Amino acid sequence: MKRKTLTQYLVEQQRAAHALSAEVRLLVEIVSRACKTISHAVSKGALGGVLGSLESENVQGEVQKKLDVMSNEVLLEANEWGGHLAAMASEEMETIHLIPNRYPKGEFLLLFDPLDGSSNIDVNVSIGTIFSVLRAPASASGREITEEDFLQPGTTQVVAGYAIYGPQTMLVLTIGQGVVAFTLDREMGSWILTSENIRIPEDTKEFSINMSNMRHWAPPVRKYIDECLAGKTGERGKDFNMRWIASMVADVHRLITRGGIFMYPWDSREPNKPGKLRLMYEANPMSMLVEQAGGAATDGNQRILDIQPTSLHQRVGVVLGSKNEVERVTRYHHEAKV
Ligand SMILES: O=P(O)(O)OC[C@H]1O[C@](O)(COP(=O)(O)O)[C@@H](O)[C@@H]1O
Ligand SMILES: [Mg+2]
Ligand SMILES: [Mg+2]
Repeated sequence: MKRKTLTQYLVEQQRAAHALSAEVRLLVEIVSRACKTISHAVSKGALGGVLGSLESENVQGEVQKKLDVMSNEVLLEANEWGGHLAAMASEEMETIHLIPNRYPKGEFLLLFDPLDGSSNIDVNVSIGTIFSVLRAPASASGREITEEDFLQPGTTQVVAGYAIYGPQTMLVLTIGQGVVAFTLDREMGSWILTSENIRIPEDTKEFSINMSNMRHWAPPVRKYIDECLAGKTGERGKDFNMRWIASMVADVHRLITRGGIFMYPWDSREPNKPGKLRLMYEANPMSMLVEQAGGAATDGNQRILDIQPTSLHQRVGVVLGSKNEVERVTRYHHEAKV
């Protein structure tokens, strides 16, 4: 089999009728190179002195792990001088990072969760990096980018992807033309295309949710999971399996590979927060990938990609994966309202 690298894939897309621009191609190459660097650091573990926590907290009040901060710096540095970026936003930074002297060339905005699944870093379980690219709005032309320029619904994303640092390091990507996956060939240092036209089965027998929060869930979520747990003799007439890795990247990668439903819904622990996961850095990129692979993604009530963000670090409930299951959960939410 002839091996195709990420660069070859991107060049092909650039030449194809739907034409990926040279600027976006360069941006994806730079981000993927940064992910390679993060992957190397992750794989060294204690030998590289990358495990453990720092004394700092991020803007969301979460204790930062060394790798959260290191990965953030790798992505910032990699993108500072290359590409056509105007600004970046990260889960780990309070406000946006402007690219100096970029105007008027900077046409794009990069968003990332530099290290997803922080609680799994020190226990050697799969973690990842999630990213997406937006176009700087035309109204920003001639002035400095502001936080408001990032507040665009997920439907406007130009690129979304993640790198997963697991038994293999992989890059899963969409440029709006379906979903493809690359595996890192460590000897060659190249991303090799290993899956094309990825499709998520519409039905599944596997759900993914943190069951320890059960007593805090809203009734529609409780109803859905109760029915799954009832198995063959219950309403659904089939047995379900459960998985919860607690790294969104790893849980989503599983359902992108073999189907499934992933949920981190609103719950009553902090009733004023719409959810735990972040719209801009986690939910939007993952929703674009899932939809591009034929799945669905809602916050329980509405399509995630249609949500108009009101703040950079906004949280959201997340229900995504196999289409028929996501539609069922969403229907239960709608029925509970009437
Ligand atoms: O520990 P919990 O509450 O089950 O939460 C797990 C979820 O939190 C996250 O780790 C949040 O992401 P970060 O590690 O980037 O903060 C998700 O990846 C995961 O799905
Ligand atoms: Mg995360
Ligand atoms: Mg993170």
